[in-house]
Formats: sequence, structure tokens, C-alpha cells
Amino acid sequence: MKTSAQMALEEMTLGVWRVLTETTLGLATRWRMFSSLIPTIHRFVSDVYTVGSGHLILIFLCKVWSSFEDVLLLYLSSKILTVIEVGLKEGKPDTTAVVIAVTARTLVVAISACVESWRARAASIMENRVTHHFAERIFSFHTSPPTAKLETDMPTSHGTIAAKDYNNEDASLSAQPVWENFMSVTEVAAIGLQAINPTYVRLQALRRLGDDQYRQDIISDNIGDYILQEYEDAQKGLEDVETDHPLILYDNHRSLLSSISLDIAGDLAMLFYAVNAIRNPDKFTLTTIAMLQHSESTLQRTFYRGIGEIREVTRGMNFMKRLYKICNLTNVIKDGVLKYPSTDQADTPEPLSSWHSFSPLRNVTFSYPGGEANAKALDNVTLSIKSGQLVVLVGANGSGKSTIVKLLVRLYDPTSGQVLVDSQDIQNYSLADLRAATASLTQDHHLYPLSLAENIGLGDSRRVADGDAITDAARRGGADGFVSKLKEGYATVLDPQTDWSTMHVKSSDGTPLAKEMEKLEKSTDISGTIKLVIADEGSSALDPQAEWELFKNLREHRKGKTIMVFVTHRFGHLTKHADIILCMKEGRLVESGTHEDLMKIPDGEYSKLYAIQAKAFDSATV
Ligand SMILES: Nc1ncnc2c1ncn2[C@@H]1O[C@H](COP(=O)(O)OP(=O)(O)OP(=O)(O)O)[C@@H](O)[C@H]1O
Repeated sequence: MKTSAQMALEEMTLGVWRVLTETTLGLATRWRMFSSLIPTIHRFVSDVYTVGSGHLILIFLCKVWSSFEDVLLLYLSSKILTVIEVGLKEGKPDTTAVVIAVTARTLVVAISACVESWRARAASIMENRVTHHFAERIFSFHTSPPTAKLETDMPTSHGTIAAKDYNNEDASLSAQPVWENFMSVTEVAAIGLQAINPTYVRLQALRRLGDDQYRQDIISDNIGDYILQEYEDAQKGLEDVETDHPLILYDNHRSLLSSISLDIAGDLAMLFYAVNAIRNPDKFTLTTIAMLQHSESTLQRTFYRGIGEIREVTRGMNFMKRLYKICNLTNVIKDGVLKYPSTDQADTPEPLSSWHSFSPLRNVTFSYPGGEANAKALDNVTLSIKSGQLVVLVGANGSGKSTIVKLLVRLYDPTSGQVLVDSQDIQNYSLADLRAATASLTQDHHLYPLSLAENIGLGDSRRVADGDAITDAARRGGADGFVSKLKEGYATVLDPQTDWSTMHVKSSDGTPLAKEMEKLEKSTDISGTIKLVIADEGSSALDPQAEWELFKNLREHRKGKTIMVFVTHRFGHLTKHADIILCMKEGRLVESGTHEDLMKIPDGEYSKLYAIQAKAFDSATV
């Protein structure tokens, strides 16, 4: 079974287990895979070098020392033994030479201990730094160009499975193995395990019947003898099938070939000495025999370590390759250069006479990336509205209302057609400016697990510390009343670990304040210098009255300067007072006009939806 060039899997039965492992690859394949990783290794080492050059060099030198340590110790041991042997032969040991050789060996041992301690310390520091470095790359607040999760736009994250491999919460966890995989020599042999022997599986089930929880039933049902008999039968049925832990079985199974080759490799030292003994029999001494034994095990250990490290580096670098691939993602939504709003129109209310018609959407067709082929969420939609208007979008579920909102805030770009803002293609504007000037209350909006003040202030991050602006926004959103009753007021932090219904903010009787939360959400998005307010009310907990008040507040505050687009399912104040209602059906704009206009259309979509709601209301009140 092969899943990819990098990850070939093989299945085997070991004892009672089905084991899934990485295929043992041939040398040529291994080399090809390793050489394809060289650019990744180069990039990784450069990255690690930037986060701690000194420590990296230290670790490298320590590794070099460890590689030579065994050879050095072997050499010094042979020196000591030779001096002793010569001394024994001549009946007069060379004390000075023995002392020098022993001191040198002791020194090497002491240095090795220090080196190991420095290495461990440097490795621990580097593990931290590398983990944080890559966690940040994955989480990505600052990287430029935008590379990872936080800055990955909607189409890119939809379109790239790789990007979904990492989520924000797991960023640091994901980054942890970067260093570990690179440095560690721990081997994970089997990657999938499953007990497939039915007799073994039954035996396990029977064993569980010994648990206390079954005692009463087993006694009252009088089935003890039956279970015992079944247990014996299962035990016998297993015969000699191995039931050890699959990793042990895997190791035993695998080690046959590798231990033969490693044992032969270990015997190389003996071969070397044997050849030397034949060629120079005079030089064959007792020391040579002792060294022979010693070097055999050293050589074997070195081989084992070397093979293990190559395997781990390959595994680690494959992991890095995936990570770099994600870091190299470029966003589909390209940034523009035009400032928005231009400085002269930023905050001075336009006189009503300057209202002009504009088409925020012109012949727009849109399909979601990763959505069903040929499924059009919007089909050739052109909207014509006037600035300063209250625009209300209505339509059945799935008719495309939210999609319009998503295009207006440039979460996506249209598949064809144009989204226009102040007669300019929206793609020409700076994304940061556009988003700062847009207050969008979407169905998917969530409060951040931060303080209430931050939640409100982040409506315009430039004013996050502006207390007056925050309280003003809270007042307009209707949240000031309940926030001031909280013990910690605006400093109240919403708990990141809890879900909506258990957030810290509770009423005096302890019930969650969903409505207050909604008001807070509203406040979060009206704190900035806003040109466009979009409210997608699909899941709103605001009652129609509160919704209307919010709209009035906003309209008063912006005095005709702000365009307000409300998506609603409710026919009430909003639809009644809307300057224009846009009615959507199956991705198309089917009707537009005021409530009165639309109600006059015979068999119209709007009047049909209105009638359905009115009927539901009538029957509810009967
Ligand atoms: N992320 C997505 N991926 C794929 N298809 C989507 C996605 N979001 C919406 N769609 C599809 O696009 C179409 C329009 O959906 P949209 O959410 O815009 O409708 P809506 O009118 O806002 O519906 P609702 O009133 O239920 O919120 C629907 O067919 C929907 O299934």
C-alpha cells in the first residue's frame, strides 16, 4: 500500500496484530528521498541558525566531539594497555607513561561529561527557541508576505488541504516536533496497529468481564462457569500465536535482517585485526586482543546510532518540507494600493444632495472554492443602490445573501464581474483600509477570548486603547448598561476555554446573557471610522425592536455617510423602513424596491416570503 512517494506503507500480520508500517525502502530510493530533502535541510539549518547561531555551533561541535569520543577513548585505552603489557614483559612498568595515558583518558572522559552537559543545555534552549520560532510562523502575526494560519485568506484556506493541517490552538504543539524530530533518535517503528485475531479479541472481552462493574450481573445471571469455560477455550484457541505488544513483535521481526547486517558490520573490527595478525604476527599482542573486543562493540554502537540518526533526520525533514510548503502559501486575495476612504472623505458627512447611485456589484457570478462543481452561489448579480441608504437583503435560505456580504468585505473575490466601491474596483483598495472602514456583523462573528474593552476596541484596532471611543461604541451598541453592572466592567475577560453559553459574563441569576453578548458584538463593530456597516442577522438574538434601535443609532451617528447593508430573515422595522430591499432567489437578484413596491408585484418572491411569515405569525397568535 502506497500513499505517497514519501510515505509508502506496508501491512503485515504479527502475532495477533495487524501492523501498518512505513515500507522498508531500498538504498537507492532512500538516497533519492534524502537528496530531495537537501534544500529543506539547508533552509531549516539557516532558519535555526538565525534563532541561535551560537547555540547551534555549540551543539554541532559537541556532536563532532561525541563522534570522535569513542575512537579517542579506544586509542587511549589501547595506549594504557600497551604500556602495561610492555611493562609486564620487561618486568619494569613505565610509571610516567602509565600516569600520562591514564590522565589523558580521564581528561577525555571529564571533557565528554562537560560536552554532554553543554550539549543538553544548548539543545534545551534551542528546542524552546525553535519551537517558538516555528509556532509563530504557523500562527503568523508578523510574517511578511502573509504566510500562515492567521493571515491565510478564505479562498486559500478552502483551497489548500495543507493549510488545514495546522490550527491556531495547535500552533505551538505542531512546532514542537520540528526540533524533536530533527534532534531525537527515538524510533517509532509501527504507525498503525489493530488486533485482528478474533480469538484474542474475544479473550480481551472475556477478561473485561472480571471487572467489578459486571460482578453483580454475572452472579445474578449465574454465568461464572460459562465465562470461565469460554476463557479457557479462547486461551487454548490462541495456541502459540504471539500476543506481545506489537512494537516488541515488530522489533523482533525487523531486527532479524538489520541485526545480521549490523552484527557483520560490528565484526569488521575483528576482520581487520585478523588480517593484521596474519600479515604481522609479531605485532599481535594481548592488548590487540583486548582492543579487538572493545572496538567490536564500539563499532556496532556507532553503526546503530548512525542509522537511527539518518532515519530521524529524514523523518524530521519530511515534516519540515510540509511546514515550509504551508509557510510558502500565497494568498489568493491580493492587496491593493489605493487608500480607503481617501483622506478628504474620511470623516466629513456628505450633504444629502451629493448622494449618488452606485453599483457595488456588477454582473457578479461567484462559486465557492472547494464547493460543488458548477454550483453558483451568485449568478450574474448587479446591485444598484445609493450611498447613505439602508439596504436590506432578503431571500430564502441559500439564496446568496451572505455571499454578497462576503464579497463586499472582500473575504472572497468574484469568479467573474466586479465589486465596486466609490466607482473603483474593490481589488484596487488597501485591504487594511477597507476592513478598517467596514463594520461587519456576520452570522459567524465570534467574540474574542479577551477583555470586553478589547473586544469592542478591536472594531478599529488603532483605537483599542481609547477608553472614550470604547464606551461610546458600547453605548451605541446598547452594551454599556450591562457592562457597567459587571464587577470588572470593561476589563472583564471572556474565558477562552468555555463556549458561548458558559462565558464569564452572566446575569445576576447566573443565566448566560446571550442578548447582552449580541449587543456587545454590535458594539465591537461600530467603534471605528466606518463607511460601510454590514449586519448579517441570520442567528441574531436581537429582537426586532433592538435591531431597529441599533440601526437608528448607527444612522444617526453617521448622518447619511455610512452605507448600511442588513441581511435579515425577519420582516419588521428593517424591511418597512429600508430605503431599498434586495430580494434574492437561488443566487439571483429577483426583485428590488421598497416594501410597498415589492408587495405590489403579483406572485413576487418578496410578497411570498412576507406572506409565509405573516401566516406563521397569525397561527402563532391564534
Ligand atoms: N463556504 C461555502 N462553501 C461552499 N458553498 C457554500 C459556502 N457557503 C455558502 N455556500 C453555498 O452558497 C449558496 C449561497 O449561500 P449563502 O450563505 O450566501 O445563502 P444565504 O441566503 O445567506 O442563506 P442563509 O439565509 O441560510 O444564511 C448556498 O447554496 C450555500 O450552500
